[in-house]
Amino acid sequence: MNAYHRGPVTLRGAHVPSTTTDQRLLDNTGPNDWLHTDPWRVLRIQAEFVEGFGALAELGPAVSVFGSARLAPRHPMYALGEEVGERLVEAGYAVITGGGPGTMEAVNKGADRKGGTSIGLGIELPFEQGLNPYVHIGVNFRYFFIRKTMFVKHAEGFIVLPGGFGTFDELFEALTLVQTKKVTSFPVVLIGTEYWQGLLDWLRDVAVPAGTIGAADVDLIHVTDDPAEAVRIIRTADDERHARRPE
Ligand SMILES: C/C(=C\CNc1ncnc2c1ncn2[C@@H]1O[C@H](COP(=O)(O)O)[C@@H](O)[C@H]1O)CO
Repeated sequence: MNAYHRGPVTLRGAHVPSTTTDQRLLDNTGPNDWLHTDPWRVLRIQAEFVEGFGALAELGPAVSVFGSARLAPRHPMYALGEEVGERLVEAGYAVITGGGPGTMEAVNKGADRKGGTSIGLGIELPFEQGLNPYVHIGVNFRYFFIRKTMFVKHAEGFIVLPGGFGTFDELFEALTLVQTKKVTSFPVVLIGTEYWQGLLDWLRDVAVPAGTIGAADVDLIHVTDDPAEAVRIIRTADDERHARRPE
């Protein structure tokens, strides 16, 4: 059976296209469905990685902060988020958030107030509200998985304020990467003992005895109510990492 080669892909029989790639490229009539096919998406994905890496290439040490998109400025967690942003800048870090409203905005606002670098990695959502006004460098992503790579690539640690599904996803992504040693062991610090205690209890009392996580895995998570302590945990781990690194 004759084979048709399209780059690394070999096609035979009914899968051989009736038109050539050049023909389809040069034809300016007909449907534009090809724009929405997976191979074309790969180029968009590549482009998004290139844009993201490029925008953050000059960034110094940074900390990624996750937290609810829904908590309004009058909520006590908003003030705590502002303090997290301020203290990170005072400790010499740029802050990276999802660039949205709620506690993300609070963290960017605190960083902006202290004259630090405030990054927002936005995501295209049906109910998107755009980047908050305290973001200095903003990148809007189509794909969650590319955006997640950026949160991790430039971070010396993660701080997690109370949040919902989006925050849980980001928290567990960070923990999985640390637990599986896909990244250097960066600290993961939760802020809000009352909010997070139930989850920590469940991990210790249900997941560890069930054998689905190890007891040591729970120790990957720090929890505090004090933004200063959260930043201190990250600073200490950062200093230790640098001390171990050969000059
Ligand atoms: C829900 C509303 C706006 C959503 N806009 C977002 N913009 C940027 N990043 C977002 C947004 N929503 C979720 N995220 C990411 O997930 C985390 C927060 O999600 P949660 O479910 O609210 O915990 C956050 O860290 C972002 O990275 C308007 O109310």
